[in-house]
Amino acid sequence: MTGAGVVIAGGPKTRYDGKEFVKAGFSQMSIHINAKKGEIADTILLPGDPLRAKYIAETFLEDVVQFNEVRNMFGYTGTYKGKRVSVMGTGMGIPSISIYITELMQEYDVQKLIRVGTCGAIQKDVKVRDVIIAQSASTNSKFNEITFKGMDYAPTADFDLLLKAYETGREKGLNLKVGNVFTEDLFYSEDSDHKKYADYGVLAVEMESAALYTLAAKFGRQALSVLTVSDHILTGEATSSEERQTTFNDMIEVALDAAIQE
Ligand SMILES: O=P(O)(O)O[C@H]1O[C@H](CO)[C@@H](O)[C@H]1O
Ligand SMILES: O=c1cc[nH]c(=O)[nH]1
Repeated sequence: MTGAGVVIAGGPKTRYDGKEFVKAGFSQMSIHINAKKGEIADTILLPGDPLRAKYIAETFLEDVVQFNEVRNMFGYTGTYKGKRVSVMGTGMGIPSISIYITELMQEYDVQKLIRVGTCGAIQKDVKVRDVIIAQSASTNSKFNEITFKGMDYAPTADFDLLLKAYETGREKGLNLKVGNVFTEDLFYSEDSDHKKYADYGVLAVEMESAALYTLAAKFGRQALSVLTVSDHILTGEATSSEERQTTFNDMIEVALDAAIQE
């Protein structure tokens, strides 16, 4: 754990005391992220939950500096195996992740974006605790429809990142699945589209990857989603919080090891 070594970016370097980070009070470059240029690495991990970002920074990174606390969407930069990496929460759903990744790419020139999220399985042969690499992301969101004026678009992962993540996961002996995921707008829905998508081979549902892939393509950047199956929509099985931690660690290591490869 490197938590005791976390400092705030900008202003006086205030150490994290295990309870809270002191506000730095510097001028910000973008509306939702108050980091200065250069404080965010070229490569960033993006969990939905900002507390997962804090966990990743404290558990996996060294020499950590916090660069964002606006709206409690915590962001940190540190090193992993000697390479500079950032991690930041995105919030839940396409509207939230779209804001953060647009600012990360447009204002901070981030080049590699790897979502590390949870998902619900919709195929029998996908098990709780499996790690899924999202090769593509279908969606019922209007995001691509609006962007492409009613025409269709196939949001796709960066192949180079995908291959690195796949090889890393296989070397670690993980039960990896690679395929299409469904990025949905409604977590709670009376009339879900899951069966239709499952019939067409989609592995699991989550709420951000389609926008991540589309926006990364727009900016000419590399993007990938690595997801842990936290629950099974067909069987109702769900992971315990302890199990989640272990499988999250597998997913995070796959993402970090893929991210730092040249
Ligand atoms: O665990 P995260 O990364 O937040 O991802 C999944 O969990 C949230 C729903 O509970 C949505 O954001 C969904 O995509
Ligand atoms: O978006 C999500 C994430 C996990 N499980 C679900 O059912 N949906």
